[in-house]
Amino acid sequence: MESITLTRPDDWHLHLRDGEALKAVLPHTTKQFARAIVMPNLKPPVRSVADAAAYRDRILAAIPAGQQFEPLMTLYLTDNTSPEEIIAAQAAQFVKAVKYYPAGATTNSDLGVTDIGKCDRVFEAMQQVDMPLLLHGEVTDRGVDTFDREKVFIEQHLIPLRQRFPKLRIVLEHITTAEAVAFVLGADNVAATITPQHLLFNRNAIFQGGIRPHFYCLPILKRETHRLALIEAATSGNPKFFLGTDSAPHERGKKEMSCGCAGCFSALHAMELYAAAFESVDALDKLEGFASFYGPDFYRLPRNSEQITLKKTSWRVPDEVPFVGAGLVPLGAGEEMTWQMTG
Ligand SMILES: NC(=O)N[C@@H](CC(=O)O)C(=O)O
Ligand SMILES: [Zn+2]
Ligand SMILES: [Zn+2]
Repeated sequence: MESITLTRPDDWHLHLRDGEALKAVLPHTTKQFARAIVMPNLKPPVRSVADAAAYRDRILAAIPAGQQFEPLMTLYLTDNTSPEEIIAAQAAQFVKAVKYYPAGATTNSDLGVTDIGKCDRVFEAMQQVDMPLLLHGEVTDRGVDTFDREKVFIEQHLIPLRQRFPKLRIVLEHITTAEAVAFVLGADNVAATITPQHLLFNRNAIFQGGIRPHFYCLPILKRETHRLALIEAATSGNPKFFLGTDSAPHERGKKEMSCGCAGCFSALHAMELYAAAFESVDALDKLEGFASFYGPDFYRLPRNSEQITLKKTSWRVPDEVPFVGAGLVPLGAGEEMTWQMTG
């Protein structure tokens, strides 16, 4: 195949940051995607409808001239989030989901939830108004191996949560394991996003010839069997699995240090990366459902009507793109890509 044309996709898990960083990364996303679910883990986090309205205005102001883009906002759940805030969020229309971070699990999660049992009144309200819950699904216990944190979260927290709130719509974000795939397949009202890095790389990528911080994200890359389970899920045509890049920009200096930040930046070439992953198992015909249909269907939003085209062209991922401070290293910097989005 020399080119593929798809309904314009959306990104159902994206970090846009704020201020100068927002201005630097947003144009990459607006080139590829019509909409994105915007993560609320700013400093301080987006905790209220008022915070989300203000952040949304800053995003809208940063959209490049001539581009169409709709930010879909989320609220950051804390121990103190009230059911009233959920009702207000539902009424506000532009808030599409509530995000659960276990306190300390990932970037800017310090104000996340310390005990999931504390949130039942909020989950009750969410179930009632049909507001989706987005999960960073990892436990934070020091005693649990980093590579097992998603699996243990499913066993200890997600299965009981599902039983307490069977109608609550849940997205298990950035899934990384065969166990997560199996859970999602077996649970009603649960979907999952899958990132390009978890489809393309296994954990060897972090250690190839030395330590490679630009492959470090959370949940961490897993072994090859898990990558294969994710590829199978993403390319299965099952609407429970859809695109969420988790593009998470951190300036080079904050990645390349003794205690570097977690996150891969993929907004630059997200669709090219997904096309490579789908092509690797001869499943390009399944890309449109994953990238453009199942996300809006889950969120009960209309599918996009415009189209994009990817052409078979060889190009090299730049070593760096402009950002705040010392620039930003894209996922797979320096590597050759075989697809390119042309419009
Ligand atoms: N995925 C990451 O490794 N990092 C994300 C946070 C997150 O999605 O967990 C970030 O905001 O940097
Ligand atoms: Zn996360
Ligand atoms: Zn994320």
